[in-house]
Amino acid sequence: MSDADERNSGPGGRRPLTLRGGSGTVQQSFSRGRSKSVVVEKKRKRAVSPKDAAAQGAKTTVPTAKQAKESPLAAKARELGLSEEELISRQRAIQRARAEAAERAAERQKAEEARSERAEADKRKLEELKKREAEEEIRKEREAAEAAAAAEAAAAQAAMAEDGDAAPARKDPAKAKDKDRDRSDDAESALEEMGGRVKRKGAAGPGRGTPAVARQKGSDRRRSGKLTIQNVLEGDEGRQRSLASVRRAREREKQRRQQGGGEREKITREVVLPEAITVQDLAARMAERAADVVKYLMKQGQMVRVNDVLDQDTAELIVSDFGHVVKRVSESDVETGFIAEDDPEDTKKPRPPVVTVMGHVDHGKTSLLDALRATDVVAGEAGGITQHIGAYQVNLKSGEKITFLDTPGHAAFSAMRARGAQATDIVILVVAADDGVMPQTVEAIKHAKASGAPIIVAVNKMDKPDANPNKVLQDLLQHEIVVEQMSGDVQAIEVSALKKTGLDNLTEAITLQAELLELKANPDRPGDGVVVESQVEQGRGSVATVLVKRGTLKRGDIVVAGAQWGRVRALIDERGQQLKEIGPSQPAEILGLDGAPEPGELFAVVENEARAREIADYRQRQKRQAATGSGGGASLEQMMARLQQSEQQEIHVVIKADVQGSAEAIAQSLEKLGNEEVHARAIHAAPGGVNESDVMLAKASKAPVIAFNVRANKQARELAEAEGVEIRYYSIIYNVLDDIKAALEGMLSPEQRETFIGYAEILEVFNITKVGKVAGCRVTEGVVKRGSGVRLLRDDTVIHEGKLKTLKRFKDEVPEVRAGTECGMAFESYEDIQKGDLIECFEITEVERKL
Ligand SMILES: Nc1nc2c(ncn2[C@@H]2O[C@H](COP(=O)(O)OP(=O)(O)OP(=O)(O)O)[C@@H](O)[C@H]2O)c(=O)[nH]1
Repeated sequence: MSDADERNSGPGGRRPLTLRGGSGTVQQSFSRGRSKSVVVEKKRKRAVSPKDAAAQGAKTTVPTAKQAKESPLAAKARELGLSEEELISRQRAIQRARAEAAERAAERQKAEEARSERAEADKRKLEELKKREAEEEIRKEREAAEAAAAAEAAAAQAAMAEDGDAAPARKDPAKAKDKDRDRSDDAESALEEMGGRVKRKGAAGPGRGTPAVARQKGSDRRRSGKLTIQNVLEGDEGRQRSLASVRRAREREKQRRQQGGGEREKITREVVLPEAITVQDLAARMAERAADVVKYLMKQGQMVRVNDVLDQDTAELIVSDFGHVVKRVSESDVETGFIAEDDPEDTKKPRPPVVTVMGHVDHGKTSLLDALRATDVVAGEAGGITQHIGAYQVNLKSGEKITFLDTPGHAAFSAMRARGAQATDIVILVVAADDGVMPQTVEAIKHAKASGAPIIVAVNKMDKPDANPNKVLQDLLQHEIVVEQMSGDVQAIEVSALKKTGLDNLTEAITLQAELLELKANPDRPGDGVVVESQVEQGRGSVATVLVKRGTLKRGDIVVAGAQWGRVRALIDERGQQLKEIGPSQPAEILGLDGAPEPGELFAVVENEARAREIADYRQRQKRQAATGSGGGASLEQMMARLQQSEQQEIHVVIKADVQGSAEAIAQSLEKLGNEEVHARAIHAAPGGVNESDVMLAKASKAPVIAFNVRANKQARELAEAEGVEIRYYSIIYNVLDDIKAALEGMLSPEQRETFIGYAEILEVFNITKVGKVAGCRVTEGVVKRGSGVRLLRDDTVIHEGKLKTLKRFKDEVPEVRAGTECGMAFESYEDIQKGDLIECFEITEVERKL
């Protein structure tokens, strides 16, 4: 303090103290922001010290009494640059602070004393405790010794007297453990008695007791409760377990409890097993640790990782060995309930009929469909350009509706039927009045009859002068189509698609037929139906035209269509109008699927994305399996076995085309290319550009990618380059077929053709040492060549076929011997030759085969 003052007073005498600057901020004794008061304290000291007062008195006796009374304070105030009142209040504050500090110090002192007393008491108690424990220990040892002795006596093994000593010694470790536990328990209770905090969780070790000891030892330390190395070392000698040892003990106890508890509370679960499951998934389903499953399999000699897939049998074994119950499910179970059961009759409401137009080429199917489209009474109002989406609905004047499937030709019809989609209710058979029943008309009749859909005959081109409807009806009789005019039940309507006549009669006939069929569906349920057409369009993604058969399909619904799924982003009709929902028999384009489903595949609304993904994944797997023709089992062994079994060789190709139709057409044509030895198979045929997944599929199947009127995107191109997958671009279907055909021909094993070159007769047989039997022959016909194939004929029967070892003229090896010349011949590893045998000589030539 004085130092500070001296520093404050400059060399040139005392400067008045100011509040600014560091002069008064002596913080050692009055910390926490009371620095200013320290400056003032010095002045106050001077003022109150008797010595100073005397000096001051001596100095100030000269002035008046009033001055003398005022001067000390006033002078100081002046010196400090403060008013007298300020100085007084400051001095008071200082006094107060001092008093408080003194009080706090006293309190601290008291607290310290109390603490040390407590620590002392703790120590005493612990010592008592120790003493008790020591006694207990001695007692136990004594007891153990007695017990051992008793046991010995009972066994009457006096000779083994040393065992009596050894017994307690043997028991020691166990006992020591018990002792430790007892000791720690005792310590805990004692501490609790003392109001100490004892954590009961796990095995409480003596380490918990140390804080008490530490407190007693380091009474001057504020953090004496903390366990330090020193504390532990200096602490109670009898309880020197390290923190780590306590932790270990606790961990052991925890494990013991877990294991014991686990066994006791073993819950048997019903584990659902699909056809294939990963180790991790299996462990999760059993609520076991994956590591345990891996360990189990290791013991069985199988090295697996958690992500490895197990088959159902292996998984079942594991599940039962782990004590759970197996419930096998087939993968196809995911599809259960995908297409819901039939609705109760009372929920169904009438729905418009779905009509397909079929007939011979150029009989006017397209023209008729266009003409019917034009009859729509609301089409004009709505405006918009109609687009081909594969299906459209016509609103009749009567208010009724008819849905037409705009995919003329029975190929599309049968393709749909082949996929189990009976979308058509009524078939319109178009027959040109001037042409009559033609081969494709007959085919169409067969398809229609097979589907069970009633037929309505539309006798078209009635405007033509040479139209002869009666002939048409007569011809139809031969194919068991008996029209109403001939007392049958099939309606026949005369129309002209060109002149648009008879169309009303036709639509009327359709509605009449529909009424007879009593077409009904429940509109108040999630929608399902059939995919009519699909393709991937630039900028729109995959677009599928669907026809709802039951329920209502809304925008935002999650649908699964074939192996594709997605949330319906938009519903668009053929006039390009956005719809919010579509009901039974209503077609619309849907956007939002993750791929193009195949025409004829069923679609349905599912409750959530997870379910949609599950079904779609399953179906994609199925497709892939069907495409690769494997019944599962991808191991090398199984593959080799398959290869050995099958003599047929296959070329796999991945086909991507601009539209589904082309993809299918190429795929079908390819399949027709092969023969019994080689053939080609499209493992994937879909519309859309070539993407990475196509390349990967091609890579996996060692197949080239055929890109028909489509291109590969950049990533796919790069991947194909990196993986060595060939992408072939085509725009003419015949070129695709030619190339594949050439490749197949290349795979055909060349034909081996045999050409006879000569005969030789054996005149004599010589037995030559080291060489064996040699035939002395004369070439009777053609030429005999070394290295060519030979047959040995005896009485016109082939008794051996092989090669010549030697061909000699006198003593020289010669390449060939001509007719009329004698020579020596020996067979390769064949000796049974006789005089009079004939040797036939031939050459094999390989000829490339064609398909
Ligand atoms: N005169 C006359 N010609 C018609 C009529 N209907 C269609 N045509 C003509 O017949 C030809 C074939 O008609 P499309 O509608 O293309 O026949 P299609 O059955 O769809 O033919 P494909 O699609 O090749 O199977 C066209 O030139 C039409 O103009 C009709 O009612 N009267």
